[in-house]
Amino acid sequence: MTNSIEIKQASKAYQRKNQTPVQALDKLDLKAESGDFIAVLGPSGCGKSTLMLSAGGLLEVDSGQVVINGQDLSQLSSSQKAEFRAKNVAYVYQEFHLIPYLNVIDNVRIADLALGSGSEQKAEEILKKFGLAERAQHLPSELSVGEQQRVALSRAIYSGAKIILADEPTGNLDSENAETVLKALKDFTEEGGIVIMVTHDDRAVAYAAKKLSMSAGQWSA
Ligand SMILES: Nc1ncnc2c1ncn2[C@@H]1O[C@H](COP(=O)(O)OP(=O)(O)OP(=O)(O)O)[C@@H](O)[C@H]1O
Repeated sequence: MTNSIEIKQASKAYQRKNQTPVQALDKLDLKAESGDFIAVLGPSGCGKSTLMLSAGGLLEVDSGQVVINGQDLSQLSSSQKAEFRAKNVAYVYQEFHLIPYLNVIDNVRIADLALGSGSEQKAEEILKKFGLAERAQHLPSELSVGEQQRVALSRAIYSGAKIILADEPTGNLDSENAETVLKALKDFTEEGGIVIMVTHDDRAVAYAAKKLSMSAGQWSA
């Protein structure tokens, strides 16, 4: 199955008290399909985080559409959207967002844990691929920064989502760990996934096949 995400003419403004609204997205279009590895670049405040949150349906756009694998997110109720997002989109952040009191393997299969379902074996296989087999029972606080990001990536891959939205995924990593994470993201796209990555990191930009620059909520040259 091919995967796709399409953002059509998306606009989003933030209204601050007694101030003129900030237009974070201004009729922005973006189209990505299986195999695409896209880096989104741009100065602080240009709307990159707003784009990522909107792309995953965590934030509603004021106008325009976000269509993932043919599904217009605005047509879903909030619970349907949460379910759809869990199946189709995974986030990887600069700060990892691991749950501190769960061990590594439970962090990886967190989405299934509450349901009492999921496969420990599948989680173990992914951890092994990232060189974390020996760390499965450790808490995040017992891991290095690079290992924590590999756990976050394992969680994204375990989820089965074919779209990864990554926000500065290498921001805290040394070159060896950055390389591991970027290679894994590239492999993910080569296996039919889509990666949209916000980054200021030249190492990460070099990995992306497509680079898009943003300025004031729009694409710039
Ligand atoms: N909740 C909010 N309320 C008001 N204004 C906001 C809110 N979130 C973001 N903004 C404003 O919208 C604009 C775009 O913000 P956004 O976080 O998307 O930019 P960014 O490119 O991700 O920035 P950075 O690189 O610094 O993270 C900025 O001017 C920001 O101040």
